[in-house]
Amino acid sequence: MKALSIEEQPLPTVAVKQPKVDVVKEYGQTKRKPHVNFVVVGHVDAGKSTLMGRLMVDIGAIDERTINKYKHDADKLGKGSFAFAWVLDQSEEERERGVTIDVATNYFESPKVSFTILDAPGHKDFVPNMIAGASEADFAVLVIDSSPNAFESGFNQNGQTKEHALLVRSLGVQRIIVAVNKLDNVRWAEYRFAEIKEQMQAFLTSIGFAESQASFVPCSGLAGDNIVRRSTEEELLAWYGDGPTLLDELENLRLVERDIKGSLRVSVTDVFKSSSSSLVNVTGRINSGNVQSGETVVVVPSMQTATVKTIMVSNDLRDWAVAGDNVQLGLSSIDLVHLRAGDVLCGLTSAPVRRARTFTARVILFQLRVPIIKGSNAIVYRGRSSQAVKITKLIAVLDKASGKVSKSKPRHLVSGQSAVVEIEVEGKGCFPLETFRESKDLGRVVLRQDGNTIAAGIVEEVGAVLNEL
Ligand SMILES: Nc1nc2c(ncn2[C@@H]2O[C@H](COP(=O)(O)OP(=O)(O)OP(=O)(O)O)[C@@H](O)[C@H]2O)c(=O)[nH]1
Repeated sequence: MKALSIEEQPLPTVAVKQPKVDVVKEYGQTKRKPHVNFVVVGHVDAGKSTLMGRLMVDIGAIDERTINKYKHDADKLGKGSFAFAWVLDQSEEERERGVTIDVATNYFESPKVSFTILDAPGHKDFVPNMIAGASEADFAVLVIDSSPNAFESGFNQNGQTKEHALLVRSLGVQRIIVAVNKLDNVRWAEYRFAEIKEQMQAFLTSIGFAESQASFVPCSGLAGDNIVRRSTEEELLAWYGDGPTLLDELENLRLVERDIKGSLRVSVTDVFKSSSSSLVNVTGRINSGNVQSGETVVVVPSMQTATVKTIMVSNDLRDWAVAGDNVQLGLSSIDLVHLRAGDVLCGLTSAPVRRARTFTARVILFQLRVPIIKGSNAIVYRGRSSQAVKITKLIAVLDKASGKVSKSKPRHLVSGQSAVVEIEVEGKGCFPLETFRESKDLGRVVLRQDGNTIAAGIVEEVGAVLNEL
């Protein structure tokens, strides 16, 4: 039988026997460590990969032998200083080019918390990957190169420091740790740390990070000072004393409350078939609700159902998992073609996430080359899904301070404005979307045009959805 296209798929009305573990109760009785995801952002070459590689090594998530092998391989290629970055930059292409391409995920635990690092690339072309990483993050580590002129070139108009900070804030990240890195290059000078902190703090406050939600750590990823191990450098100790290390700051975060009783939503980050079984594997993050093995889920937008056969959380096989967990689910009764990164898996006990064709969003406009007018084209990103769209209505310009309408139906929108716009997906496309009120994870979007990020914001209304058309 010919498979139905997405447009033809009806909503599922399958009557299935669902398993009945009381996951919420069981979760309450376990003593699992809280789990958080964080994204690592910053200008190209700020030292993101080196810093995170160092963190993983010093915390013991990677053994000495592995890092010695990386050092040896890196030395052979004449790139000795890249050894720590190689812990994260795994693909051959990344190693040869010395840059990070995809979002690398790495897992480690401290005595109090377990973490997943999303290491986002700093190059301009790779912003979509960064968006994907940031949309799964609970908080961000912004890495800054404090070497002479390096902070300034990352902070200016063409640098990525501001764009990344603005993006992560727009994607809902409320807490940021600024790693003032490579301070070994300026002999741990207090004035350098202070001037970077002052400028960054002012900028972060202006884009909506509360002062109490931003912290600053003077460090060197390469030398390993103030990452896990407290620095012993005299010049630094003289003014920083036993101030917190990066790991101290990571552990001190107030954890994000997750709705483990709500409707099941799993944002799919990757899909693959394993050679050893007939299951289709998906990796992703549970945004809300919980899932247990034996349960039937529905894939949006293909609206195909599948049975959850296996659940892996941090390499352990589990009977269930809850919101906040990064999972690998082994699915049966579904073909690989009905799943892709960016999809959302939902439960059958409540309505699935909608398949949006149009929506209105409240956005902040970034640096625009040309004003936005009715009919402007763009690409919208939500997590890992992206769609070609048209901006069909300019509804209002908002006053940035009060959020009130300062002008209705403007003829065009310019850089820096805050506005409400209506957006329509091009062609016959649709994508899983919720309003921000319904889901902080699935209700945030980023708009790009010709490789530049032009706007980011929150979804206010989901208009036409596929089944209503
Ligand atoms: N002096 C000094 N050099 C560093 C430090 N951290 C990184 N570096 C060097 O800076 C260069 C870039 O480091 P990476 O870790 O690859 O930077 P990145 O931000 O991950 O780079 P992209 O992923 O390409 O954006 C390498 O030569 C590192 O050895 C540091 O703390 N001190």
